[in-house]
Amino acid sequence: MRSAWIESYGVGRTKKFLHRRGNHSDDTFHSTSFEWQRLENDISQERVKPAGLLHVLPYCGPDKKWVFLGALGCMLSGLVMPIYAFLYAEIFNTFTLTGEELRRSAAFWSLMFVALAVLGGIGAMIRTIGMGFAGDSLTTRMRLLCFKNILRQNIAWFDEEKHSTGKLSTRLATDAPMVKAAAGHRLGIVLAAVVTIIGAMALAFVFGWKLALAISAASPVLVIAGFIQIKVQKFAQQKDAVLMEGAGNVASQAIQNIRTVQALNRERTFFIKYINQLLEPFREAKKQAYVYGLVYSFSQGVIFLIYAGAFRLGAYLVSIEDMSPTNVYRVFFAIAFCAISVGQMNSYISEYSKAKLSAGLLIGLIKRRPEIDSYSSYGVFQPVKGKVGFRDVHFSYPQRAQVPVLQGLSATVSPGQTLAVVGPSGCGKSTVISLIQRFYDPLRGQVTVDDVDLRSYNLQHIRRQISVVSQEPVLFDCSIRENITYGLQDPDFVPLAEVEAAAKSANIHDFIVSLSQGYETRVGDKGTQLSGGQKQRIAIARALIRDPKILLLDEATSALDTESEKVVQEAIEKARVGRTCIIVAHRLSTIQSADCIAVMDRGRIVELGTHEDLRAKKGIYYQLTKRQQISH
Ligand SMILES: Nc1ncnc2c1ncn2[C@@H]1O[C@H](COP(=O)(O)OP(=O)(O)OP(=O)(O)O)[C@@H](O)[C@H]1O
Repeated sequence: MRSAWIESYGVGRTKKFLHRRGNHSDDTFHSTSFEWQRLENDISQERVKPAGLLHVLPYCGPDKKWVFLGALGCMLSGLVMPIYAFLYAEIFNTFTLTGEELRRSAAFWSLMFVALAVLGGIGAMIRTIGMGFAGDSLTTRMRLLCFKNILRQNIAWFDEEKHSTGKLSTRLATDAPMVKAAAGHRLGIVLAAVVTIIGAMALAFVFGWKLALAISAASPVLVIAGFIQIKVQKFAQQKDAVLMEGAGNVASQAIQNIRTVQALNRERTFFIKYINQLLEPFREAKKQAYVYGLVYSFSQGVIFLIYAGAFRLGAYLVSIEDMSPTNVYRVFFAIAFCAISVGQMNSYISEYSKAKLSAGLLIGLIKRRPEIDSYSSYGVFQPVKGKVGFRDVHFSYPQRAQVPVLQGLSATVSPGQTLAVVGPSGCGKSTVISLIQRFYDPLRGQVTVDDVDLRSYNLQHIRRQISVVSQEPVLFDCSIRENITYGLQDPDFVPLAEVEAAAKSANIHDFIVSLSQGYETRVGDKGTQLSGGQKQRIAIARALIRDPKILLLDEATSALDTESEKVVQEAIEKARVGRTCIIVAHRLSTIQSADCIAVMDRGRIVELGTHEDLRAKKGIYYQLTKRQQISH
């Protein structure tokens, strides 16, 4: 079968195949199954509990009044069906009458129907508005709190695979609507259905308890059939999710790397791989169709068998004058409405269980408090001079706890001095920069600023004293001016002269004013409309406008060509003046003028001194300069 598919992947057959697999309900089915799988995986990875209605209710905040209004609407609209069952039976009664009696009775009962219409209309209106508004307010609030709390998490948390960009975006984009799907006016419909079931059962028992009891006694069979139906569906969806994951991986690999795929002419290979991945779920879907057919026909059959039995019993009770025909109608209609309401609830169960998982994940995220908390208002706020110290710092990344990265690193940089950090790739240079920004805390030892442990400072306060320029400058999709003022407290109130001064120090002012829209030019997503050197100089201007006491440069010029490097290097030389600067660099020519150079190896400083001192030592640094053909 597989080779037949592959051979026939010529356009006609493939199109048919994809068309068949890609119809709307199929997509919905697969996305549903993926959701189950994803939610259950995430719940177990995050070690959180599913959260039911009562747990999410507090997130409605002051909008709880809408929930109560909605609940009132549910009560009113839920009662419509049992009352309708009662009235409907009267139609049969009325038509047994004649003449004036018939006219009067018809006029009365039709008035009752009008009253029911008013009750139902008001109930449905209040229910839909109340529950709909409460659902919207709940999910908007949960989404906001979730995003706010994501932003406060420490960097180690983001390093975890389970907190990748994709996963966290899904949490915001999919999980919040999933809660809404089960909490908004859909919940209103189900609560109304519960009221209908209770009301209709009460009606049935009041007007014919024997018949009602007999029908209810058979209803567990229906409940079991419904339960089997849900279990079969869930199992099939999970199986499908596993099978479809392979296809998903192939597709995303190809689309993510489309340039490489097209450049290497690998479109066909990926397409064949994709077909192979789809074959198994395709066969599985066929098997599932048979199982579904059986389960559905079983529950349909059971419903009509119950009615058949009830019909006989009703006739018997009427014949022995135990029940009036009108009451038999009442019980029948009441039970029929119950069955419809149970159906509505059944279809809601799977949505509700998914919403419980989603809500659990969202609440888990909302409640999580990080160890390094950027929203904390505690800690030292004292002004900073800019002395930076490392005292016997040991560190390894939480994700690779067994691999030591810094192993007893000690160094001091006085205020206004420049320390350059060099060493082989992977020795821990960028880690030093991360620790100064307090993205992580050392396992042992201390990182200090002005001889005070970094952990004692208020996090936002200390980060305000530090600016960083890294190898890949990060620009946001807004104007150049906004990009430069991005890290300031009140970016909208910064005078243009200040922005221009920063841009001049960063050697980028002339370029900016040569653009037709000057400082208001938008840089495009991730700064795609600028060259690497231009982006880097804007990043330097952004660092400078904050007037930081400590400037960190992590390979700021290493991604640039020689010409751009020269211009950026000049900008850096100017930027260093009057502040403590720590530079990580591969190209030694860029750090020769540093006050002190630290040579790192395997997480320790092995040589320390000026360029001249270290060359004279004829150690590792000397070897490195020789390799880079620096002869003075
Ligand atoms: N977030 C992280 N999680 C786990 N390990 C990491 C993480 N970041 C870096 N490492 C590891 O820590 C070690 C030191 O990395 P670091 O980036 O500090 O080295 P580096 O000296 O700056 O290297 P390069 O010069 O190549 O940039 C490396 O072995 C690296 O694989």
